[in-house]
Amino acid sequence: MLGDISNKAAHMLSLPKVSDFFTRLIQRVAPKSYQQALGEVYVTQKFLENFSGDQVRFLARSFAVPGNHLGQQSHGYRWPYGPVAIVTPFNFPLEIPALQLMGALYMGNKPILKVDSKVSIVMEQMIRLLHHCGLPMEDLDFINSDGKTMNKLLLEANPRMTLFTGSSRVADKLAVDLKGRIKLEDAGFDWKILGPDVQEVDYVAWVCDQDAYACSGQKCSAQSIVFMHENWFKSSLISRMKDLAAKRKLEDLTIGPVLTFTTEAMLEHMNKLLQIPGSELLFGGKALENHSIPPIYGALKPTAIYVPLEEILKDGNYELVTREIFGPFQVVTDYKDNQLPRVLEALERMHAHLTAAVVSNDSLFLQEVIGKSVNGTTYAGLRARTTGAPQNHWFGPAGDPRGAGIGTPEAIKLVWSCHREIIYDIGPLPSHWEIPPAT
Ligand SMILES: NC(=O)c1ccc[n+]([C@@H]2O[C@H](COP(=O)([O-])OP(=O)(O)OC[C@H]3O[C@@H](n4cnc5c(N)ncnc54)[C@H](O)[C@@H]3O)[C@@H](O)[C@H]2O)c1
Repeated sequence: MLGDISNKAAHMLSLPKVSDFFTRLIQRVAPKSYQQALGEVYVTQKFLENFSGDQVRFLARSFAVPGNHLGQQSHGYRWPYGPVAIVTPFNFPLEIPALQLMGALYMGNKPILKVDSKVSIVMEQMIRLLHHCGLPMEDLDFINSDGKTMNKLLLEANPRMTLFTGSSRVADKLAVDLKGRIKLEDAGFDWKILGPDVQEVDYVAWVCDQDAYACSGQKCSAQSIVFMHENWFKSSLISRMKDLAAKRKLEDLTIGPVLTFTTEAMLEHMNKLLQIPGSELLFGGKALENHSIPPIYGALKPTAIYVPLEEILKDGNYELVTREIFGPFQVVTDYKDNQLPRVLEALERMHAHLTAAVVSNDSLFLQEVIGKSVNGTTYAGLRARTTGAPQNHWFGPAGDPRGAGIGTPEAIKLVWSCHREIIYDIGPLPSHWEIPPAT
């Protein structure tokens, strides 16, 4: 049934009229460009295509292992949790809740879904579409509430598993409140390392710009810090990044409102960074002008701050420099060949290991960095990026037993089912069996 529903829903989302409707609806509540909003609709459509037909059934594929004697065999199953909850943030109003919701259903659970109330109209419409495609009304619950109310609901309803996507602050609170029955997709302070081999400067500058500033930096996978090998630092990369950032404009929302930081808070953070010896403003650092964005939101030009590597690593500075600013803001630093261990030390000390990019085609360099880091979604190679969570690869943190994933069969199985083993042992007993001595 869910394969059929996914098939129909994917087809509907492929109709230009429907995909345009959802794209515009996303834009009404989450400040991003048409292209970025369309990306969410596209990923959701492809995901539904992937789980059409019998693919839902195959997700729950079991296995059998022969036992010790005739009639004995163990069967390993992916088993549902039953009543589960999904809590999702404002920045991806369609993609995150739709993919997690379908994953929960595919594995046989009954989910209650709560999307950030600023943007929940998008999922409300998507659920209507799923009902239209045949999803029974009673298969999921949908609630609109603030975080506090949801917290209370979770404590009272006691779901067997909760998938939380959002800030680390709330994630850590819920992990305690729910006694660990939770999986998390939380904050990202995502890094990019540019290796010694400088090539395709225009392309790498463009990827840096998209990674740091698309959706005004409000992606959990946004590039928060770039470590540039001195060869890149001496190239024209930064000036090209500056040129690209300057092309972003409010009219088409290639830069726009920041929902969880005020302009003042971002400028204050910037000024604190600028007090670190040797740091400097590379570009941006000013409020957007000529707009009507209410002051409870942020409006900042795409900003990059240089901070020297040795300063980043100092105890007094490290936490400040690696704080996730959910806006168009990044830190840039440089390193020499002999400082690579110091760069790796900086990565190791980060608490959220979500996405990462190692931009190099030098295999030995890639191996060194990948072997000594842990981020769950790591792109490696000249075209590496930090953002981009298509349905065709795993997206999620690593190095944390609570870490969840989204998108792929592995993610769905890990998050939405547990392992159960049934050992069939039906006999017969060997003929002439006698009670042996006690052991
Ligand atoms: N790892 C990922 O896949 C991923 C994806 C998107 C966003 N994020 C992270 O999300 C953050 C931005 O989103 P946000 O500001 O909406 O996050 P948030 O933590 O403030 O809110 C996330 C959701 O939790 C709800 N909530 C808040 N307090 C709650 C509580 N006590 N109990 C239950 N629910 C509660 C909110 O209403 C919202 O629906 C960033 O840190 C970003 O990195 C992570």
